[in-house]
Amino acid sequence: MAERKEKTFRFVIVGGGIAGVTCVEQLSSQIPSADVALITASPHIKAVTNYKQVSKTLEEFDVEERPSSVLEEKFPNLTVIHSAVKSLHTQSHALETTDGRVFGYEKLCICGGGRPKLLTQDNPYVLGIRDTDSAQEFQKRLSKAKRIVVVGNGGIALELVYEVEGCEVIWAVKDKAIGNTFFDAGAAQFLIPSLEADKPERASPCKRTRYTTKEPAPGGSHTFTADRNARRQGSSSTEAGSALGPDWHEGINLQGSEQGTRRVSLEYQCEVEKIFTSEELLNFPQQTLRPENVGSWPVYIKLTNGKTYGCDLVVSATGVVPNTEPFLHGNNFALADDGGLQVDDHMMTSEPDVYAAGDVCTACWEHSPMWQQMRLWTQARQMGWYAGRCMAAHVLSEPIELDFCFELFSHITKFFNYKVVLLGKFNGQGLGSNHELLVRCTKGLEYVKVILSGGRMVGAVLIGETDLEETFENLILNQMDLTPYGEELLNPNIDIEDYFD
Ligand SMILES: Cc1cc2nc3c(=O)[nH]c(=O)nc-3n(C[C@H](O)[C@H](O)[C@H](O)COP(=O)(O)OP(=O)(O)OC[C@H]3O[C@@H](n4cnc5c(N)ncnc54)[C@H](O)[C@@H]3O)c2cc1C
Ligand SMILES: NC(=O)c1ccc[n+]([C@@H]2O[C@H](COP(=O)([O-])OP(=O)(O)OC[C@H]3O[C@@H](n4cnc5c(N)ncnc54)[C@H](O)[C@@H]3O)[C@@H](O)[C@H]2O)c1
Repeated sequence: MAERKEKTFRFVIVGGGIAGVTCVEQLSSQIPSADVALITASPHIKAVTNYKQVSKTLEEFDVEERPSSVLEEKFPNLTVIHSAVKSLHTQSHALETTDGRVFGYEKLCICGGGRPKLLTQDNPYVLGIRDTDSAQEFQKRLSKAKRIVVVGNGGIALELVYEVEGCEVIWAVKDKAIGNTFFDAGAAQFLIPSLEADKPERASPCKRTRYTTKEPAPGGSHTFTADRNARRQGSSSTEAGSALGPDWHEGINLQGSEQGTRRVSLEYQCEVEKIFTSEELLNFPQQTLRPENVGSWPVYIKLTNGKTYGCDLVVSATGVVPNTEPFLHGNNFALADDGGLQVDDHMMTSEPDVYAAGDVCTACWEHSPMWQQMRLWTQARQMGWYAGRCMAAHVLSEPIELDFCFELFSHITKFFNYKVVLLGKFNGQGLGSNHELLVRCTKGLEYVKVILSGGRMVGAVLIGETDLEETFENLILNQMDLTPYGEELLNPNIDIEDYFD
């Protein structure tokens, strides 16, 4: 392998997603003379644009898919190799690509991302959404669909059930409330009415005339119905590549085959027992189908609550698994329980000179008490940036400390058209019973939850335009004893910013 090397680069980064590209940018700016190679399976790269540091740890940015030539023009010492890595030989510091070429490296950063953890791998009616290709395939199949089943209760499911129009959606969640990866049952209750409410107007026309709500069906189900008279028009992008991200659905027309109706039925506390075809259904005459399910659906899904639904498509929005396979054979990487490459506080894996960043890795250093890893854009960017700095510091023999961004977990996003800010241990993660909650909620306007431990703020969920994020971030970072303020902390008549100035 070593003697077949076409070229040896000082730095090689694998993956043209947000982690890989940020790592390349960081390295190329810090050591402009260094030979850097970016090996990526996707034809386009992801670029961070309009980056804005909102507060000490909160950040917002857009992400664009761009041709890799943009990056090469900016950094003359960068070579982009469009091929997938087939194997890695850490002993000889060499990588082989699927087109048979071998490249050497002095330092390597693996930023291969993740892939959907599908309910089943071999059923053509079960789809995951990860990149532009899979989103387009979903859009195509949805356009002919009358009913889909969405399984999962995280980011993708939350976005889909809100965005899909003109198609009945059955939403099966394992939990007692929606959105369990991002918030608690109280926040879920705050958001639920949005499923039955008017979606605000977008740049493209989307008019709704009338909405009706049905009461929850027995057996833990809830149905939300909406009628509308116009469909949203959208454009579709074309290239396949890395993970999608914020607002991915805005450029895509998520419209089913029935233009006038929208209905989301929630099935709580259930998992998938079995997925089968109409032919297989015939072999199960004992199968009890609700009347609306009888007919010729291409696929049927049986849930653990005993209900079986026929549908056109099942969306498996059940999380991601790190893309580690091509890198493992013959090497000795330590893997975390979630399958990610373990990295230390310098983003180094257990193999010498190999770093990793983004969805492919698992942060295994001793975390700050207010930080946890979630596979998100922001963390992919932060890890890629920090990995680049560590790689540069190591070759320059300079010291480097864990970056401040890993001090406090923070995430800004949007669900059901509400701004959502998550800070610290926003769900009381790892705190057991050793915490108390303060909640303020104004229906349709805002939901504010604060997590206190020993009288100090350790986390917060802010939904709506609360304007509290910076103050709460400071209170979490400075660990001020808030006991004297009691419930006044969330008194809407007190300008909390002035209070703590
Ligand atoms: C539908 C969807 C919506 C999302 N929405 C949000 C959101 O609103 N907010 C948020 O913070 N996060 C969101 N995320 C998560 C976010 O997109 C990811 O956490 C982030 O993009 C991960 O970046 P990454 O660079 O680690 O991996 P990826 O973006 O997956 O990039 C991996 C790169 O590695 C390349 N690659 C893989 N294997 C190889 C190989 N063997 N050889 C060469 N190249 C290889 C791929 O082609 C790709 O370029 C969303 C994810 C999805 C799927
Ligand atoms: N706005 C955002 O921040 C946003 C939006 C979309 C996606 N994302 C990110 O993209 C990635 C993929 O999104 P996702 O929604 O697939 O993952 P996720 O990790 O957010 O959620 C996965 C969900 O699937 C459930 N689940 C897992 N296995 C299951 C099973 N067998 N049966 C039923 N439910 C099961 C989990 O309980 C969880 O609710 C995640 O890293 C997510 O954080 C973020």
